[in-house]
Amino acid sequence: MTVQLEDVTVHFGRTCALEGLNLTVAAGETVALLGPSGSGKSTALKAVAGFVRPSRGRIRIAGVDVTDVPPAKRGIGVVVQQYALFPHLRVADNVAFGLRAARRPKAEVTRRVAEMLDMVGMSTYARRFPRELSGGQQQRVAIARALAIRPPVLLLDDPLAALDAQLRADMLDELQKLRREVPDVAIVYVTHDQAEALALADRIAVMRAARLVDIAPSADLYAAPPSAFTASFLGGANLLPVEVSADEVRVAGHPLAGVRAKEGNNLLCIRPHAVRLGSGGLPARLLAAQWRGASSRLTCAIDGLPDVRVHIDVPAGGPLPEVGAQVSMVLPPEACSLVPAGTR
Ligand SMILES: Nc1ncnc2c1ncn2[C@@H]1O[C@H](COP(=O)(O)OP(=O)(O)OP(=O)(O)O)[C@@H](O)[C@H]1O
Repeated sequence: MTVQLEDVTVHFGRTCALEGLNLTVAAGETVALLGPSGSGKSTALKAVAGFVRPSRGRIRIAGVDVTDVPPAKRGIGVVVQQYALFPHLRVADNVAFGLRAARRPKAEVTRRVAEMLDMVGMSTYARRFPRELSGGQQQRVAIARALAIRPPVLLLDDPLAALDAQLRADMLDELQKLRREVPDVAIVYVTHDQAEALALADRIAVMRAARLVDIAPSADLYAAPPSAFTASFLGGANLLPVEVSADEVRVAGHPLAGVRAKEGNNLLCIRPHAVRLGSGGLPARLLAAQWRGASSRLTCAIDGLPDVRVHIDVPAGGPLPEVGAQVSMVLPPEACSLVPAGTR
């Protein structure tokens, strides 16, 4: 079932937390709301859940206007950052909660709870209390609880934020699996972590300062970001000032063969892993090199652009130039895109 936000605006006193958000999430689709802290992601999610009232705009679920419907009557599954399980209820009773509130028959509740616990791999923990579980286990139970009522819409508010890195990676695998098991659910996934957004979302909505900046299928947004903000927030792109004439793009005076000029777009966007050191490139100096295990992150400055830092990720193992050495930096044209300046 589709979720639609139309011009949704939320104020907290004099703070505008969300400004005119238009967003549609289709049944079976996962849309990640990605953005820095305070950009309005959680507020958007709370507006859909019914926890905050928009000062303007409408919210529809399956075409029905729910803007004035209380949260419990929207039939939405919600998982928040801090597990929020009922501490006095055992795992099975936490999962059963929504079903019992909806007065489902006892046999159905028992069956559904078993199905849900099985789906999140928590069947053997049914009799435990939340305090007897790890953070990741609690979050799995929270997801089972949210999905038990078969909601058409699942809202996940930074559900992995409280977990350590290893557990986060494991849970990310599980969330991918879960998506396949509930193919008709519309999922809104709030995160400040670009890796989570890329791993899970069909489309990513990038937010900044209460507004939606860009929205597109994840791969498109990564490959050809429409704005400098999205380029750097999603995937940490290098942004180099370029001179653009009718048929040529130049960096520090050097023409870049194969990069097509776009009027008004005078920042060149290229990912750190796409830049290469090789002959015939732009003259630059290596300023720093950090070994990161599987790769090294090099920081360079192009001659003539002393204030711009260019990051290059090179696979570990190969020889590296000395810090301070003159290098030649190759920007493969197929990895370059141009974005407008002033959208950083
Ligand atoms: N209950 C509230 N009362 C007053 N201001 C609020 C309230 N909730 C959020 N805000 C403000 O609204 C803005 C957006 O907050 P929101 O929580 O939506 O951001 P976010 O992008 O989800 O951030 P984070 O990633 O840190 O959770 C912020 O400036 C925040 O301080």
